[in-house]
Amino acid sequence: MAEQRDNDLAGAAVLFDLDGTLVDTAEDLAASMNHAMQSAGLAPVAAESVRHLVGHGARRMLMRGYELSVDRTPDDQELDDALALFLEHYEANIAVHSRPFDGAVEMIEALRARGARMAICTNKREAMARLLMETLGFTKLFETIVGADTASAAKPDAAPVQLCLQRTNADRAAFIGDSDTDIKAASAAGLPCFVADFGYGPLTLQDQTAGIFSSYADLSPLLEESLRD
Ligand SMILES: O=C(O)COP(=O)(O)O
Ligand SMILES: [Mg+2]
Repeated sequence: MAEQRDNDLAGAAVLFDLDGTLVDTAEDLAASMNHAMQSAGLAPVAAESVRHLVGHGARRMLMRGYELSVDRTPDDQELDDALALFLEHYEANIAVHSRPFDGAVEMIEALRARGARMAICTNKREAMARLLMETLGFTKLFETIVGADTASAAKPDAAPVQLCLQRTNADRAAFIGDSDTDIKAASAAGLPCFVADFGYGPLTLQDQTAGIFSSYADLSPLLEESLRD
């Protein structure tokens, strides 16, 4: 009986968005973005505003940071320079404040113990996502880490989601995210999407989710229900 329960989630996969869903990264992202902006002589952007700029990769985040700070769109050269400064700083300071949201690791360990496989599906560059997971000691919990530059396209395209499904060898799966980008990517790949209300958003497609959750303790039973075959 215990053995059956041990493996009742074999063949199931759970795909996690990273920033704003699994790990609260906003403060470290803001510090590195502001390092890049201040190096260019620009006013910093408040960390609280940076939360809402995350989810489409570092280049988009920096472009929107510029727009907030100087009210104009940077040209390609400015953006390339800012991106290089951002990446250098972020690589050296990737987990100064970044920590997993409460209960996330406990839920993942419990699901793994029952045979489910975990994947990261993020719009961070794969190398940065790997570095963050490695620094936090989480790499061993995940079968695969798929970034914005891993598959043929980034979320909201279905391609990174499908690659996670392939790599986890899943026959059923659910996506856990924090934004419309995640909801669109999951839905394009035919997966139910559960969305954290404590993430970075934007979140306007609530009606297209399998559920909105406020804590991992609340998500657990909903997720198990959806993964049961
Ligand atoms: O925009 C990013 O850098 C990544 O964001 P995501 O992990 O929420 O996809
Ligand atoms: Mg996110």
